[in-house]
Amino acid sequence: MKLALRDVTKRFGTLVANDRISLTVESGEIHGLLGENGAGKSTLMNVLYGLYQADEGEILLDDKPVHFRDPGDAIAAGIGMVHQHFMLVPVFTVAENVMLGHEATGRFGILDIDAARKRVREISDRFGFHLDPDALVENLPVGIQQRVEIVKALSRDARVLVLDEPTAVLTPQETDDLMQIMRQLKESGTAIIFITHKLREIREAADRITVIRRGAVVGEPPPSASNAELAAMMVGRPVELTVHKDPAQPGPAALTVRDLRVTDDDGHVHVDGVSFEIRRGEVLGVAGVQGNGQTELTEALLGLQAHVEGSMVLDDVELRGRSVRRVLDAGVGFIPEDRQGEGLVGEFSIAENMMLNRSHGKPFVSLGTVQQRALNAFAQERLDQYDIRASGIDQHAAQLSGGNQQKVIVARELSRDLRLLVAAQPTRGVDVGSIEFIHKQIVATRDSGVPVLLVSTELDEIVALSDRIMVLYRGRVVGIVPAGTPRETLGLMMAGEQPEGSAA
Ligand SMILES: Nc1ncnc2c1ncn2[C@@H]1O[C@H](COP(=O)(O)OP(=O)(O)OP(=O)(O)O)[C@@H](O)[C@H]1O
Repeated sequence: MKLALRDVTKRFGTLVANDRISLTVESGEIHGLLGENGAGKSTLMNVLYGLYQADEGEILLDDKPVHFRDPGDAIAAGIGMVHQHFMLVPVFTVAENVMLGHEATGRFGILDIDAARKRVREISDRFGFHLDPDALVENLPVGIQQRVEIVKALSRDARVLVLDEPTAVLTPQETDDLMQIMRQLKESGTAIIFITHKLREIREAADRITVIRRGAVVGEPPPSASNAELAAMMVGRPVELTVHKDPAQPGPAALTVRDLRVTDDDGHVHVDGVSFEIRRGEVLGVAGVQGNGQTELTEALLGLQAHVEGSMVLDDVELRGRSVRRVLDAGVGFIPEDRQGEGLVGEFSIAENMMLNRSHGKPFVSLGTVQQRALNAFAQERLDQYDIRASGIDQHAAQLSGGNQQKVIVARELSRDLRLLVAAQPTRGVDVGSIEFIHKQIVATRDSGVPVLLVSTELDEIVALSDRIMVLYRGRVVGIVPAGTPRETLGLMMAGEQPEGSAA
């Protein structure tokens, strides 16, 4: 099977999101799609999947033009899509989720649960997915949920599989597993379109690469191209891939956390006796495999967790027991890992989102009225500075590409007067050019004397930005080690091994 997109153009009002894009992918091939935030990758895939109608251009399957009115048509023609935000129903089992939607496509393959179970087992065995058809989706780790999405697509005989930033939410181990799965799918004849911002992954997996910038194809580099070459082609200028920073000049301790314990409603302990301090002008990186208490730790600091014991003192102010509002008012900046849930209001404009998290909307609200001019000027400045690709400051946040949404949050939080910055996965889904910029801003925040708690599952990011590194494992501190600690040591610590001579 051969899929060709030919001269596809898609406009949103005056914005040309896809400008005569052509791309082909054949059976047994992985085609990497690279492009900066807002370049038009997801839009193109949504056209392919029948979610959007192209304004011009055509889609050809085995050289025959096809027309997809909706995803049902695309699925029936053998196109499968794994979205970054999974479309699974958490309270259903794996088999129930795989069955769901089959009725909509008019196929009669799996309309009873036993057939669905059987199909899950078949596909799972064939590709070594180790999926239990009867497991509840909500109990599965993210990497396994993604496999359910892949099985769902394969169960509908997908021959072209689109993976839109599949590794953004995966641990390094899960990423390796996914790469392996992609290779097996490729060998079995599936055609794969693979979108990622991680250049290493593209170079490792892709047989061919297409780079798009501002909606148009700018090149088809070979997978042997270097990271620097790919980055420059994506962004249109050379990109510094390493962070330059001076050694920290830490001041006195600003945040002191003692014996922090966080439990959920069911009594499970997620953070178990964690103690640390962060000095002014210092970045404390929190390393660990996702799910070892990092999320709960940051949420506890922000007042987003209900059952918290211990103390968290910021500049003599106890944060425990404070509402989120009062924590923000105390000068805590927060870049949450869940940007859509906690970072933005989708129906608000970019400018309105820029006003959030400020104490009484200051300085953009006075006497209960929004100072629209000042707000607009501020939002426009941030748009330019952070290179946020949008039609303007009035565009709704929900209409922004994922990476640009992330940039709005980072721009807003780093523009407030901060006494502490809590940054969780600050560059998730962000392109290499913007990572360079955000990293510089985090270092500048540190250098202005603000303590920074940086949580990231990207060890590269932790190593690049941190002055000290705290490793969490099963909710406990394995050790707090200096920057420059070898990665192998960090890796062992992330698996729970105590380093020699570490001090908390
Ligand atoms: N429904 C929509 N209405 C208006 N504009 C939209 C809509 N969907 C996308 N856009 C715009 O189209 C452009 C391309 O967005 P798209 O999501 O395709 O980018 P992307 O390459 O996938 O970016 P990222 O790497 O950040 O995910 C962006 O400027 C975005 O704001």
